[in-house]
Amino acid sequence: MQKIKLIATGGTIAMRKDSFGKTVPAVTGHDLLESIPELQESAFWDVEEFSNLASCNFNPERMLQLARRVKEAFADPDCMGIIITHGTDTLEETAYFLELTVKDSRPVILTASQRDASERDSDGPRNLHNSMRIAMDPHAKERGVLIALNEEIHAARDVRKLHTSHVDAFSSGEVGSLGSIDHDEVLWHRKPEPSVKFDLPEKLAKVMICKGYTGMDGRMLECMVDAQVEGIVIEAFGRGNLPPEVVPSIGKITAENIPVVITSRCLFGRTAPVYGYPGGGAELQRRGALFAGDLSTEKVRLLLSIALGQNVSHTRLKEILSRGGVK
Ligand SMILES: NC(=O)C[C@H](N)C(=O)O
Repeated sequence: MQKIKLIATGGTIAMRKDSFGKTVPAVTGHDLLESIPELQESAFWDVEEFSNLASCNFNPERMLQLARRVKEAFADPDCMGIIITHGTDTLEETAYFLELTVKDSRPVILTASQRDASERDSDGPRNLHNSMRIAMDPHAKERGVLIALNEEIHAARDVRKLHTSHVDAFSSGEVGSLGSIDHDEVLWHRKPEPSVKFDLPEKLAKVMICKGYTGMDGRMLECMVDAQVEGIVIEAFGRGNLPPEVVPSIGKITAENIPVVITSRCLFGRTAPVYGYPGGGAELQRRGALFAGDLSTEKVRLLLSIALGQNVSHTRLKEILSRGGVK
């Protein structure tokens, strides 16, 4: 029998309703497996109870611990693949952290559910079962870190949670999913662009996010500098534009060698310094801001946190971001 590692971290997939009808952590990784006899019969499972937390508790340090556990699990040549159960709220962040730091070609699959384990039609068991099918599929290798929910397989770089409660909450937007599950068959549509890879960091840099809004000025950014920030991601408008009042602060901050990276509050499309009016992307670029293509704000923040923690040069960082983190 093939060996699969299951790392349980928590999320709604591991929750039940309490006596007040509120959803709280209650189910272990072992419980999850035991609830689906077909899983136990199909593979040899090595289960690790990493945590039982809602995913709002995940931070980059915890993601790093998880990345270390993944590396250790892959030291076992018999391990076919790793399935990680996780909350959906921040799943795309943990998946992308692993995407940037796991170098093994074997599949790492993150799965979750939108309906807790006390719901009669919870999506958890099906998502876990599908993840096992992916882990056992010989074609799952070399596709980066995968997200499996709602019969779909997504790439860590591209996926976003778009709906707060529906089971089809995740989407890869314009580029689409990597594959799907049809009954017990795994169907692959494409291979993802490979991501830039980093060694497991010893240190993570403090990177903060600021969202652009009408009437904004630079005070929030300057507060971040006072809080010893090492990098800032600004989720700007459209192609990467901001109110002109923000521009002087961007110049001041980049002059202190603190990278400022522009992303977009639009869900799809790339940022680019195409507008030359005050506050336009071209002016932000002249003041030293970098652009990160179509990579989401949260993912740029993680990439920056890892890269700056390893003293990646400004030139290299600019190059990595200009390719949206693609190798
Ligand atoms: N569906 C979920 O898993 C959401 C939950 N609040 C979490 O992220 O932990």
